[in-house]
Amino acid sequence: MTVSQGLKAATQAVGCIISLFAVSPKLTMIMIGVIPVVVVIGTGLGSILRSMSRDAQEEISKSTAVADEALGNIRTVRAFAMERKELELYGGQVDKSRAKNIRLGLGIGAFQAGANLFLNGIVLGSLFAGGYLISTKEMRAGDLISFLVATQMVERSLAQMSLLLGHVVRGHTAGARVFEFIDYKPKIPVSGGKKIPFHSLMGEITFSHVSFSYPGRKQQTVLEDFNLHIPGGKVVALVGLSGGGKSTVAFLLERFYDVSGGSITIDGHDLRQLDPAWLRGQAIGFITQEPVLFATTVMENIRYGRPEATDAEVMEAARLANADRFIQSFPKGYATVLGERGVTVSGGQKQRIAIARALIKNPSILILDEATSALDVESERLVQDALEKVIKGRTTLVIAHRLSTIRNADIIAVVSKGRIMEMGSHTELNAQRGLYWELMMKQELEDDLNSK
Ligand SMILES: Nc1ncnc2c1ncn2[C@@H]1O[C@H](COP(=O)(O)OP(=O)(O)OP(=O)(O)O)[C@@H](O)[C@H]1O
Repeated sequence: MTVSQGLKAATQAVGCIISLFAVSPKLTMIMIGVIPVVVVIGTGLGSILRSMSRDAQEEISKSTAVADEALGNIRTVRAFAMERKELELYGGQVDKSRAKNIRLGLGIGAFQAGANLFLNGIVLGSLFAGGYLISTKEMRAGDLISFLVATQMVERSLAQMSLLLGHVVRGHTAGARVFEFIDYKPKIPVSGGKKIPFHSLMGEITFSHVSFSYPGRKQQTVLEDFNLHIPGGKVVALVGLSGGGKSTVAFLLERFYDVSGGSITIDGHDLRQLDPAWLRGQAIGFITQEPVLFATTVMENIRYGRPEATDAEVMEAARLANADRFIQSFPKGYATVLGERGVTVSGGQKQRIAIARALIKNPSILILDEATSALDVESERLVQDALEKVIKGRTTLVIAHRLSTIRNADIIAVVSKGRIMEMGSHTELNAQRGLYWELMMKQELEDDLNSK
């Protein structure tokens, strides 16, 4: 049943009602008298059906989410032999969804049955009232027959419209969720604001009295009175115990979140005034611990960093990232299609493709979030070597667990409980025998134990 069919039915109903008036205004008035009652009952039932449809829709989304999560993390599911458990979870969710949909189907069925009963009641009522009007000579038998034929047309049209209502209820709730997302306004705009021209961008970053709590956990202050100055072109490393807030510093610089207090500036411009699309698309290259690749070719994965880049530029970025050689060794080279989430390449290869992807933007600022921590020694050396090449001439913020990789950083800042506790070069901090020195001792001990 389409909307145009619904409109046709409605026009037919209106036309027939006009004919009914022409045949017998009195009988038509009696019939129309019951309409307000029907409208009130119909509206009430419609809103009950809408809420049932919303419930059913929600259960369908939940079961899809369960399946999506299990399939998306299939290796973890397999590694823990959780297939049965996941199936049970999905089965349970599908059962709930089925129950809600059966309830909705019954509701819509009952509504349509009620509507039909009512419409048939109109025909019977017309016969009864018409019979009475004939007996009082207010109507002729022929008129009653024409009236009944027109009433049946109205009945059929209204029955079709009640079918359409069932579709409208389902479609409306499904569409409402889509429109909810379409109308959703991001707290941080996706684009708009100042851009610093490439040639005047020095990449000097200042965190000044920054405090921050994640929106989902407002009671926990992750950064408090955090101050950090990164001169243009220098390498600053953040080190410290897990959970200290190092990655949060990177997320704030990418403006995934806005600071709760204080400010972050790039070349003196507050981050909130800069165009986020320019900031993330051109100014900053972000290489995360677990880079995400897409199920497309290696070429397109690298080009993701700058869609207008030529094939030659992609290859040049790959060469700089120490990725060219292994890509060329694939039978289809740059045309090799990576599996979903890049599962068909090793961790180190994935990392180097991600470096090439960040590099192709030619960003003035680089953020490396523990980029080498998940790799073996050989891959780490290749990735480290690539990184050393690419950080030259760029302001770089390295978030590192392995202190050995950041010894040459211009400034090392030790972060603990959302604040910077110590800051200086490796030699200076080592001489201080404070937190950095303790971390280093701990790591050396761990490395010794691991090598035995
Ligand atoms: N999305 C989030 N919502 C709420 N709290 C979060 C969120 N992400 C991180 N946190 C909390 O913020 C604190 C700092 O986390 P962050 O990831 O910045 O630490 P980190 O120093 O980078 O740790 P690691 O070295 O383990 O990566 C932690 O206590 C963490 O639980």
